Amino acid sequence: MASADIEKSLTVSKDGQQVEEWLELANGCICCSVKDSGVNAIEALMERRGAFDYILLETTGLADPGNIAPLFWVDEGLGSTIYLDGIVTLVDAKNILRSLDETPAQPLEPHVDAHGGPELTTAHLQISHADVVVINKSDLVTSVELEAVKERIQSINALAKVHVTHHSQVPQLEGVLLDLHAYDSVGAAELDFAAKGHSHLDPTISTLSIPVPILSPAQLPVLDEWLRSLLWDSALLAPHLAAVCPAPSTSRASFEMHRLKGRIQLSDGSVKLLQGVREVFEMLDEKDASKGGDAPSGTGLPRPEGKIVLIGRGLDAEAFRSSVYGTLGVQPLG
Ligand SMILES: Nc1nc2c(ncn2[C@@H]2O[C@H](COP(=O)(O)OP(=O)(O)OP(=O)(O)O)[C@@H](O)[C@H]2O)c(=O)[nH]1
Repeated sequence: MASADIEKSLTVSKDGQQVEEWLELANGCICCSVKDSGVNAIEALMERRGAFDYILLETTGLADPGNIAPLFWVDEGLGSTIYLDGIVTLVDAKNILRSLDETPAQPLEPHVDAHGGPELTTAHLQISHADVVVINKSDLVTSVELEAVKERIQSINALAKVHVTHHSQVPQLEGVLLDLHAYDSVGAAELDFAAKGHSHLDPTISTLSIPVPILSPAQLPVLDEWLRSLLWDSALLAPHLAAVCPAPSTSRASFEMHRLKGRIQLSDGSVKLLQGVREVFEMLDEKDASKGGDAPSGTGLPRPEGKIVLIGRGLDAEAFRSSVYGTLGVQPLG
């Protein structure tokens, strides 16, 4: 399936004209290649044809965005001229609930679906990794059906912005489908929204929000270790169990991580932003504190805590919270 992730080559709209380009890659497609060659190919293309305003990659209906996003999520230090702006998933309001409940015709790749339990469908993967979900064909469903679709989507991915359309008409492109900056900023408001509930409306995937108290800079490496264990080893660090059971101090749980975002408030007043997709993650400095760190509306007070929001499979709220609080050695919040 990986080789079918990119449907077309690369379609570029320039001066009102659509230009289609094939990328020349060693093994013939973007998704099978290593990160650098995909990015290099696009940079080479831009050198030949001039810089583009946007690059829109349209995948096939079977694509797993978690395979593709890390290829274009380029480390700032590499000085690339392109960056991953965000992932947009188009949902058909009439059929999405059936798609989420169906048994996949083709088994998903084992590393994606190592969990067992309720079926993980391609629709789940495309919604769980999305930064924006456009619910189209809204004219073909009743308002009650539309509400059920919205609730199901938000229970899977409470971080994504949801737009309801017919014939895919959006009021504007900027900020709705383009210029999302979904990977270089993490607003406090979007995390607050995602924290509203941990719904199990969808049996397969859910969004989990964990409030994190103000940390000292010395606690950051500990948080980093917790994240590495979570994302690289699929293991929850469990230091609070160490006294009873000295080794191993991790508990291997049956979960899969798809997306992660967070804001960590530090005692020196600075803010660290967390971004992750599958096993790739980064911790960034918030460059412009006025961007997302505003106080909860009306209080005039600084935000008292940070937050980590996780999207994935088998997220046991109690286990995740006690693991992170135990690892950091802080009192549980919320
Ligand atoms: N009623 C209604 N029909 C729509 C809407 N959006 C698209 N359609 C119709 O649905 C049909 C399929 O639309 P496409 O845009 O080709 O769908 P698609 O997902 O791009 O199709 P593929 O890329 O071939 O998979 C066309 O006849 C559209 O006119 C909508 O919001 N409401």
